[in-house]
Amino acid sequence: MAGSENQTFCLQEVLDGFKLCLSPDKEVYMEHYVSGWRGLIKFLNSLGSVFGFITRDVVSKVQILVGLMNGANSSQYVTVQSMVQYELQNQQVDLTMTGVHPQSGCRTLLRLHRALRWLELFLERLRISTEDGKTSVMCSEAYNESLAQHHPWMVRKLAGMAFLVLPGRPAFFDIMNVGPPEQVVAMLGEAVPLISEVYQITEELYAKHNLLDLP
Ligand SMILES: CCCCCCCC/C=C\CCCCCCCC(=O)N[C@@H](COP(=O)(O)O)[C@H](O)/C=C/CCCCCCCCCCCCC
Repeated sequence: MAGSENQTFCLQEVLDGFKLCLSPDKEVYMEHYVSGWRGLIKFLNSLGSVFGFITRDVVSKVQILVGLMNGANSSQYVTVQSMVQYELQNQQVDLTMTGVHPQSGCRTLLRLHRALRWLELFLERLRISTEDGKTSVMCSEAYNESLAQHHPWMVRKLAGMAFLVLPGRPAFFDIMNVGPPEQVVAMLGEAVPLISEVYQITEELYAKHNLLDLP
């Protein structure tokens, strides 16, 4: 993460990342996937230290992926599809137990992929919410429907506590840096289907290769 980058969150940046993610034949470009996540990290940073344990986890996973994308086998990490093919063909993935490859691209991206489902569910709730909607409730409902199933008790408890101090809907909309609420809602209407498509394509790819439960 370069220090000179603009650290202010803007929903448009996330949208752009996920917009550019899909190739014409529906492959998922890792560069843009990671760029969408970099935008989300800025949002997490703006939430402060209570969310630090989440931010650190996302940052470390993005760093692992960037390391692979810039490493000796960089040409294999252009799309999620090429990464899966390369890592499986070259036994670079721990399929049943953590062991030799605890930081494979496939297992690392799977964690972010599951979080993308949370994001989709949360943003859709935010989009259709009323002015007095509670972000903590939206967040925790989306979490319980997605990520929570993959987290142990302690992580679920910590996440639940963090949700309680989330800013309210108006502050959330301000942080998004888009403009008045109607514009935020319109942009969310654009973002949710995009995120959903990237999620579905990745989900089908992982399901096809039996990678959805990587340790
Ligand atoms: C578009 C603007 C508005 C919304 C912006 C939201 C920005 C935040 C985006 C995503 C946040 C969630 C990221 C969660 C990543 C979790 C990855 C994960 O599951 N990691 C666990 C497993 O990893 P390994 O141990 O197997 O390597 C790890 O154990 C978890 C650690 C941290 C706890 C994660 C709690 C997740 C809570 C999800 C809700 C976040 C709420 C953010 C505020 C809106």
